[in-house]
Amino acid sequence: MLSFPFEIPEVVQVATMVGVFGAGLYILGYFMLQMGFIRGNGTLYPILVITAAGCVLFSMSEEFNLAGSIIQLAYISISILGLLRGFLSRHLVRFSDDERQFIALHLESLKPHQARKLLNTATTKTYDNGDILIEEGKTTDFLGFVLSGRTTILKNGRVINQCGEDEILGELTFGLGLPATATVIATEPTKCLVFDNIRLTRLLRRNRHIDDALKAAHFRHTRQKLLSSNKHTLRAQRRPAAA
Ligand SMILES: Nc1ncnc2c1ncn2[C@@H]1O[C@@H]2COP(=O)(O)O[C@H]2[C@H]1O
Repeated sequence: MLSFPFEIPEVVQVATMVGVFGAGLYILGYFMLQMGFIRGNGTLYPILVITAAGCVLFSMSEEFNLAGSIIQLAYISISILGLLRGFLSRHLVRFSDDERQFIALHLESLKPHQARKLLNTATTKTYDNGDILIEEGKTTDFLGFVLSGRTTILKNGRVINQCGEDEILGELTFGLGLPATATVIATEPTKCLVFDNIRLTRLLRRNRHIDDALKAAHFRHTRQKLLSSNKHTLRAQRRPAAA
C-alpha cells in the first residue's frame, strides 16, 4: 500500500485513482475501436492498451491480484508485439522499380505495407507483338498495369483506342464476372504487372482499405480512358474528311 505524508481518504488513494484512470482508458479505447474511430492494427489502440494496462497493474500494488496482473502483463506484451509488427511491416517493405511505377501513379493513398500486400498478388509478364491479352465478349480474369509497350483496343474488330505505359487493362469488368468490353492486343513487345485474380479477390475481400484504393484508382483511370477514347473517336472521324 502506498503511504503519504498527509491524510487522504482511502477511496482517493493514488493507486486507486491511477487504476480508475486505466479502466477509463480501456473503456475509451474499446469504445473508439467499436465505433470505428481507431483501427485495431494502428498505433493508437495498442498505446492506449499499454497505458491502461500499466495503470491497472500499478493500482494492483495496493492489493495484489495474480490473475489480474497476468492479464495486464499479457495485454502489454501483445500490444508491444503488435506495435513492433506494424513498425517492421511499415519500414522494411521493399518495392521493385516496376512496382514503384504502379504505386506512384495509382496507389498513393495506400501505406507501403498495404501496397506490398496488393503487389504480392501480381507478377511481371511480357507479351509479344500480336499476343491477345483480353478477348472481347469472353469472361476475363486479366487485370494488368502496362509497364512498357503498346496495346490496341478493338471493339467488333475496329480499333477504338490504344493503351500504353502506365495504363490499366481489364478494370472495367474486374470482379464482376461480365464479358470483356473489348479485345486487347499487344502491338509492341509489352510488359505488364498482371494480378492473380484469385489471390487478389481474396485479399480485397479481407481488406476494405485496399479494395477502396484499387476501386478509386480504377475509377480515376476509367475517366482518363474515356477522355482519350473521345479524342481517338474524333481523330478517326476527321481522317476520312481530311483525305
Ligand atoms: N475505349 C477504351 N479505351 C481504352 N481502353 C478500353 C476501352 N474500352 C475498353 N478498354 C479496355 O479493354 C478492356 C477489356 O476488358 P475489360 O472490359 O475488363 O476492361 C477493358 C478496358 O481495360
